[in-house]
Amino acid sequence: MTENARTTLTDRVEAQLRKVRDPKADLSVFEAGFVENVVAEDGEVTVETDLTSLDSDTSNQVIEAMLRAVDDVDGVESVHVESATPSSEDRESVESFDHIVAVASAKGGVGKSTTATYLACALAADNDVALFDADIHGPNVPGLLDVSGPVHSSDEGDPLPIRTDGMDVMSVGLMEDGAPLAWRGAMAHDALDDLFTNTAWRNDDVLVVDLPPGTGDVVLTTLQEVPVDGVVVVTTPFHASVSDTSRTVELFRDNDVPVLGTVVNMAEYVCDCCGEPNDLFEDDALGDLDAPVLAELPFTHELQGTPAPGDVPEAMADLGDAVTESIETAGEVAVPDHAVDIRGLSPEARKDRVRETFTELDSGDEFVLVSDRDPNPVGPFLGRLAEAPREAFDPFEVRRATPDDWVLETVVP
Ligand SMILES: Nc1ncnc2c1ncn2[C@@H]1O[C@H](COP(=O)(O)OP(=O)(O)OP(=O)(O)O)[C@@H](O)[C@H]1O
Repeated sequence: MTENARTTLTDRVEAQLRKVRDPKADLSVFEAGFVENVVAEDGEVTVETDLTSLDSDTSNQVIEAMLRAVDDVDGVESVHVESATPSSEDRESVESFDHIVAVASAKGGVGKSTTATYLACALAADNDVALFDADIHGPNVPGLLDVSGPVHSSDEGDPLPIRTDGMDVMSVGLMEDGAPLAWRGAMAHDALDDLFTNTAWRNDDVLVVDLPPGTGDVVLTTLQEVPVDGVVVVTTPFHASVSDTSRTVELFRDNDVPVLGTVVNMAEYVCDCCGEPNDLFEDDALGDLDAPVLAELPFTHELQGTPAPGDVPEAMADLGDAVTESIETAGEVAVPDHAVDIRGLSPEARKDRVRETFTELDSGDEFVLVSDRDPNPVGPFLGRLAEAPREAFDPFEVRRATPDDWVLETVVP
């Protein structure tokens, strides 16, 4: 066969393949990035694909459609679809996200996974969003989004998320088939940590994390290991749920985890027959919440469906806007005018700046320091400057205002 005839066969095969669509998005298999290469020689065609972002049913569907399309091409004697294993090189790690928002709850069953999934889909309207389901006790995200495994690994052995409408999703639930016991007991945290740290993401604007319910070790260590912008805590308006939520909010703050706000779920029920809204719980216990209410969501069948990235009911779109606004303001540290700001300075310049300001102050004056590192070690230095033991500084309060900013407030002894 001549070179020209070979090129023509490749062209004809590619033209037919272009008619095969991604069943989950209105894209050709080329636009969806499923076709890596087409080799057509002497009537034998090999289509090299990367279908790792698809669940197995969808992937089989696409392969079948490709085989049928190429089989019909004039001059094709045999056709073969091969899967290429992608590299993690063009993927991102968890540190690459601009923002990480975790969704937590004091107890199970209040709608945490529903909120996390719809929130990720709401944020996906304007951002490149990924969703990580860390709920080892009830990984519901795959069911909510109607995605399934198996999870493939890259050439480097890193787990590759499942992709749905441009959003990457990884869940302990997608891994369960292979290793159900790994998610229980002492091994759970290590296994979760591995998955969290090694997943090779394609998205890099916002990562939404669905945490396990409660404030156990897995929750706290996960929140401390990655620079989360903050946690959204989901509650129902029932007084016991609200008081558990208040304690959870307090615990997060005590552990330097910023709280963006709360979502009050199942706040009311709108009657299907008359359209009348009814409160589901009689007590108005929200006054006990020491955190802004980002959204009050109704109990509605609409929120029991399968959300699509970028296309959510209005109440969830509003929640997405409230979370975006909260992330932006959480990044701003409220610094009093007289504070010493040593962020971004060299170690020597940091010391000089602290010394200059501190030695100007008198006993009883307030000293406020803003730093991009934990300022606790500054204590002994201040002690030397004040010629007083560190214990003489009362109060000596350090808080992590954002993942990258700490504020120290103390008084000169
Ligand atoms: N606002 C709502 N309207 C209607 N149904 C809801 C709403 N929120 C949650 N649900 C339903 O309540 C059930 C529990 O929700 P979900 O799984 O999100 O809770 P959860 O807090 O994540 O629970 P767990 O921690 O046990 O996994 C689901 O069947 C969900 O569809």
